[in-house]
Amino acid sequence: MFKFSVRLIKGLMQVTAWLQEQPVLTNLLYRISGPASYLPSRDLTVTWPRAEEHKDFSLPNSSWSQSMRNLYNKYMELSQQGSWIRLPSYNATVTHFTEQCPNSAKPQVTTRLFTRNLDVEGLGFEYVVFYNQAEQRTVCIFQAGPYLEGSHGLIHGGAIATIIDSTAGICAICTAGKVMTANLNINYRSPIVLGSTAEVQCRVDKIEDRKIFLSAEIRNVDGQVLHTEATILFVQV
Ligand SMILES: CCCCCCCCCCCCCC(=O)SCCNC(=O)CCNC(=O)[C@H](O)C(C)(C)COP(=O)(O)OP(=O)(O)OC[C@H]1O[C@@H](n2cnc3c(N)ncnc32)[C@H](O)[C@@H]1OP(=O)(O)O
Repeated sequence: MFKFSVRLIKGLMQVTAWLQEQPVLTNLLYRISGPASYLPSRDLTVTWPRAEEHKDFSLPNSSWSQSMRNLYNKYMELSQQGSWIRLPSYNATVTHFTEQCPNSAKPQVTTRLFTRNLDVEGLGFEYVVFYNQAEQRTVCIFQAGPYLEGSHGLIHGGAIATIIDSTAGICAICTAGKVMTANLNINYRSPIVLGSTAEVQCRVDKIEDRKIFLSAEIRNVDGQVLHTEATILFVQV
């Protein structure tokens, strides 16, 4: 009798766990009683690998296509003439701002910058940003890996929004210091194929008190195809 009861309880627990994973039921539960009962009861285990604080992720790696390298070389040549500078890119946001700090003042880095959160090269965002101070412009050379898929074989619109927000954010930070995105307005004009190289061009249009207005475009490597247009508002904080 005791064994039977134990088996019955175990069985019921398994059925409950299985039911919780069924989309129809979770959807129904969510509608009836809100998110708490919709969430799975099992705890999620999160590990926190330390960020690689000093690796510059904007340097070429073996996943970069030839067209990515060609664009990179073009802007590196322009950098040598003095108009553009290549910005280093770390996988923790805080590292960008504590590079010059003595080690004792550095916080322990356990978080990751969203665009640099994968440990394998080429799967997610591969990019490098150049800044032109005189013209208040940034250019981001961007290759989208297979983990950024939205529609089949194409980049997800959210990934496109992310790379625009980042390119514009860096432009606004370099121009005006600490800022937050207040508004991001995007027109998706033509899809971007996974694995292709694209160029994000961003410029400051005007600054009014604490507000920095920027516009951005994403085009293919030869500039003939317009993929995306955006306007972005950052507010100094
Ligand atoms: C070298 C570089 C290194 C880079 C490191 C890697 C980083 C990568 C970069 C990644 C980058 C990623 C970055 C991210 O992802 S940032 C993450 C996403 N953004 C947020 O979470 C921001 C949330 N919002 C806020 O915190 C506040 O609302 C902010 C700070 C934006 C303004 O609140 P605050 O209390 O401070 O200001 P205020 O309300 O007095 O308004 C001030 C003025 O602004 C106007 N206004 C405000 N909102 C809007 C709006 N939506 N449309 C139009 N206008 C708006 C407002 O009318 C007023 O204008 P006026 O009446 O004075 O004329």
